[in-house]
Amino acid sequence: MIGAVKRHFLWAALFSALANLLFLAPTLYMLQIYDRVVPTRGGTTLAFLTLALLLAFATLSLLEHVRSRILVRASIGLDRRLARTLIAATLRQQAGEGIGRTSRQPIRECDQLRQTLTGPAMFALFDAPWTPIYILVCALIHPLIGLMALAGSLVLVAVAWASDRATRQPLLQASAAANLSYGSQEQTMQGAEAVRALGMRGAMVRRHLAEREDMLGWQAEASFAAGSRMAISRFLRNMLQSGALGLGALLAIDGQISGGAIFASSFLLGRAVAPVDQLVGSWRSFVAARASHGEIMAWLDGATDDAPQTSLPRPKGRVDVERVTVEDSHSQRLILNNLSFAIGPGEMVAVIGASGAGKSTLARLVAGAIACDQGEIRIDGAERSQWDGDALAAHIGYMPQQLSLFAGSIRDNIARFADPDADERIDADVIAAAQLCGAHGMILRLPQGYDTMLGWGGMGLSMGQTQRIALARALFRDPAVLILDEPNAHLDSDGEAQLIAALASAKARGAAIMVTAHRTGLLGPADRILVLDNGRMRMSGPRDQVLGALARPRPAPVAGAA
Ligand SMILES: Nc1ncnc2c1ncn2[C@@H]1O[C@H](COP(=O)(O)OP(=O)(O)OP(=O)(O)O)[C@@H](O)[C@H]1O
Repeated sequence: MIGAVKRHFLWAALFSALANLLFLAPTLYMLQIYDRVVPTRGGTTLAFLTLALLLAFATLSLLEHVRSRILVRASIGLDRRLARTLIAATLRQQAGEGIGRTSRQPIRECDQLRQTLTGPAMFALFDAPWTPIYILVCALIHPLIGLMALAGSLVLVAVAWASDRATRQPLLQASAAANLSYGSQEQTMQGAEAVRALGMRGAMVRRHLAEREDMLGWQAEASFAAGSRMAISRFLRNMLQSGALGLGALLAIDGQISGGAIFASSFLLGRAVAPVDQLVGSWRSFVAARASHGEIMAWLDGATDDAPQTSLPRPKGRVDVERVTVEDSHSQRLILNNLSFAIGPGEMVAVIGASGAGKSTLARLVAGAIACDQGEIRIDGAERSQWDGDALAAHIGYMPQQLSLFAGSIRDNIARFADPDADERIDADVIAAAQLCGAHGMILRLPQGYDTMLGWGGMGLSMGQTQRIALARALFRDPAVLILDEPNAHLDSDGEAQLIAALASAKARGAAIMVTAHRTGLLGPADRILVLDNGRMRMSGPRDQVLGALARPRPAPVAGAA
């Protein structure tokens, strides 16, 4: 993707080359004044030389302006290419990551990389190849001055190298500490109400201060290391420039160079070492950009490819779960252990079990929110990987336990944020889904009805209202597979009755339904019940048989009807 904006960088490099040529203009001007204008008292020559210098400076400013515009364009182009891939890959990968992986923010890394690639640090890099040329010009004035420029540049490169060594580790630590600190604060902000009500404000402030302390400590260490190297670099540069004057004066006294060449050599030497000095100054951003580049590459390597897949026909609604196992990657504990069962079209399976038995994990897995570590899930006979992820998701209605509505209108939330301009049936389908689960009347009673805007995280509704909207979203466009995780958790008796009616209607049209439940009210329309215990299938069979077995004091296992 960086290759795609290569053209911009080539142009910027070309403009840098032209600009660096023009930087020779003041030197030539100075040489001409000392060696030609002053001895001959040539006023007209001076006027023409000044005019030429003016033109050179104007062109230089123009080139620098265009160069920075090109880099801004490259930055925008890079963002257009990279951001889409990264955001899509983030969402896809986090869904497929399974249990226990922390979320990372590759888009932040992308911003860091983009800013460095197109910021002032790059100008220093473009100017760096001109250092040898300026050294050569110094050597042409006098070999000793060339030698001084060469030695000075080498010492400055050594300082840059030392700066890299000294700052790399603290900068990486500072960046990790900053990610942790910002992420942790975001999490606290999401629970700000509970923090206030439970009197945890002081404790949370203490916690975030400690995290910031860690971040600031690493940043300070990096800044101290970089700062001292920068001071050494500046000192050397100043000394070199003045040293060149002194050396030039000695050579002029000896009659080896002209008076004008004294100042020209000092100026040229300054130009020769300037990019090295700038690189030392902007080393921090290079180190950060290199770390970001590594992160992004590692991240994209792990992301699955979007290879075009054969479109499969709309599923009829058969789900086969075959020997699936899900493991907590931190503790290696099995959360789901070798589960197999099937749901046919028009069949409803209820999954019950104690808290922590693995019901939600199973629902997330079947819905495609997470991936399994072993086993397979087939929809209409095709393994998940054979389906195009988004195409399959359109045929799955999933209501997670954490209801996850998003900022936007109720209509957009139910329509899963489909583009209304690209699809004119959206409104009718949204209303049909809401009517199916009895949410239509409730939505109409809201101030702006379907256009009521929800806040960040879907704020602005009661839990029961939120659950009804999430249910309508799951039912949007009659999906062939319905996975509902405790869909009655926040419903009143009226809402539960409407939910049962919606389930009956989905069954009647042939959807495969899986519902997890704590409350027995939902078990009525279930054909079969699976009982989970600590990630294993403890019992499975027709509803009444399982309920009967559970009601007996010492339940005997029921033959699996999967
Ligand atoms: N993101 C996660 N990372 C690690 N472990 C997890 C994660 N989510 C769930 N677990 C573990 O998986 C087990 C099953 O959790 P799950 O939420 O599936 O249970 P559940 O049966 O739905 O419980 P409940 O009825 O309380 O909702 C729990 O022991 C939990 O600790």
